Amino acid sequence: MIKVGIVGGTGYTGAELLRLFAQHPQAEVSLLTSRKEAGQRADALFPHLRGHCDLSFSEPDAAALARCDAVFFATPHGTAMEMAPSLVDKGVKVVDLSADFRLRDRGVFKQWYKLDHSAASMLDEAVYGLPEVHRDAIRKARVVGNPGCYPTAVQLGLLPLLEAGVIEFEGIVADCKSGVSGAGREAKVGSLFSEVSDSFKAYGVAGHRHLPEIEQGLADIAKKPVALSFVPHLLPLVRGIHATLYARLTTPGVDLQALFEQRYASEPFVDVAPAGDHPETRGVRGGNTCRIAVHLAPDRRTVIVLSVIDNLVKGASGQAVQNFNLMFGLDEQAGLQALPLAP
Ligand SMILES: NC(=O)C1=CN([C@@H]2O[C@H](COP(=O)(O)OP(=O)(O)OC[C@H]3O[C@@H](n4cnc5c(N)ncnc54)[C@H](OP(=O)(O)O)[C@@H]3O)[C@@H](O)[C@H]2O)C=CC1
Ligand SMILES: CC(=O)N[C@@H](CCC(=O)OP(=O)(O)O)C(=O)O
Repeated sequence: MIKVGIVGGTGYTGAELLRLFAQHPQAEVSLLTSRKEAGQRADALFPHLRGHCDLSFSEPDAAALARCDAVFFATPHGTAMEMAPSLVDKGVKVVDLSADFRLRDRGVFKQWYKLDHSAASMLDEAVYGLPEVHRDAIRKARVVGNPGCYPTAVQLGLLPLLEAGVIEFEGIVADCKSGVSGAGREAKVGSLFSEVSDSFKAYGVAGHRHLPEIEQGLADIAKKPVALSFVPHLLPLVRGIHATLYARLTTPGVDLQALFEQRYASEPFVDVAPAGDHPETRGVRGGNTCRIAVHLAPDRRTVIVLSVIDNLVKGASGQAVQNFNLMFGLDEQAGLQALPLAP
């Protein structure tokens, strides 16, 4: 069995990694860290894991982590860049769920995350973990920067259009909504039930840190700069992201449904919905699927793409396991075959 360590085991993405690895045929979690809960059993904090995980949390310890084959960082931004380099030097493969290894430009990273990057050479070698775009590089990577949740939904929704060059590369609109687990498990007033329930609002209109990540990813796909407006909204849901994407068609008459179906025909985790469909967040809840529907607006010039994911699975921990499978030469779908939970 491949030995996995998780730094940040008490957060939502850490707990979701535990749930997914409990079903993984070739890997097991052997080390789980938390500073606040050190000594506590994981299944005491997360009873859904009882009978499937007998680990206790321990303090993050570099020597113990170095004995793992792979380490996942399910930690706030700024932690992985301090701890990952020495692990990678010792032969440990790293998947970072934070943004430390996503943005190639250190200046852009500093502008949005207010941190000086302390692992510049590791940043240069890190691979952006969107398998539908970078599968071959991920297979060879020692460190993967796992994408953010909104960037996953937006990039997968626009990928076939940009690759085929059938839309304008500016003026794209990404109108996105997320459930509250996207904000993490740390106590915050903005995540309280009474603040979020029975309400709906936009946030980050003046600028959200996922904008540069989305623009970098779309430019990699299009092979030229892509400009978009991105507005996130908070939904009174626990899990789920819904992205509604608008772009101007440059090639009238293109068969959009066929374009999406052909591009994603061999992708195990992207499902192109039937023509005219309106995918729901609950249709991907708990699964590693991104479900996409493509529509042409009545003006015949505006393409409208609907892209849904579970922010904790394809938007975070499921995609991280998918990347891990590729890095270790395993079946890409290992541990990820659970069906979504509906209703
Ligand atoms: N929630 C989501 O939908 C998504 C989250 N992400 C990203 O994944 C990462 C984890 O997110 P999430 O699980 O929501 O976060 P949480 O706030 O829920 O959990 C954070 C975890 O990190 C640990 N931690 C915090 N600081 C440190 C530190 N300095 N050293 C070691 N461990 C630390 C905490 O435990 P303790 O303090 O006890 O050590 C806790 O277990 C973040 O970077 C987030 O941006 C990415 C995509 C989607
Ligand atoms: C609802 C909510 O608050 N969502 C988070 C994004 C979660 C995510 O993907 O985070 P990272 O890129 O930071 O890893 C936010 O908007 O900040």
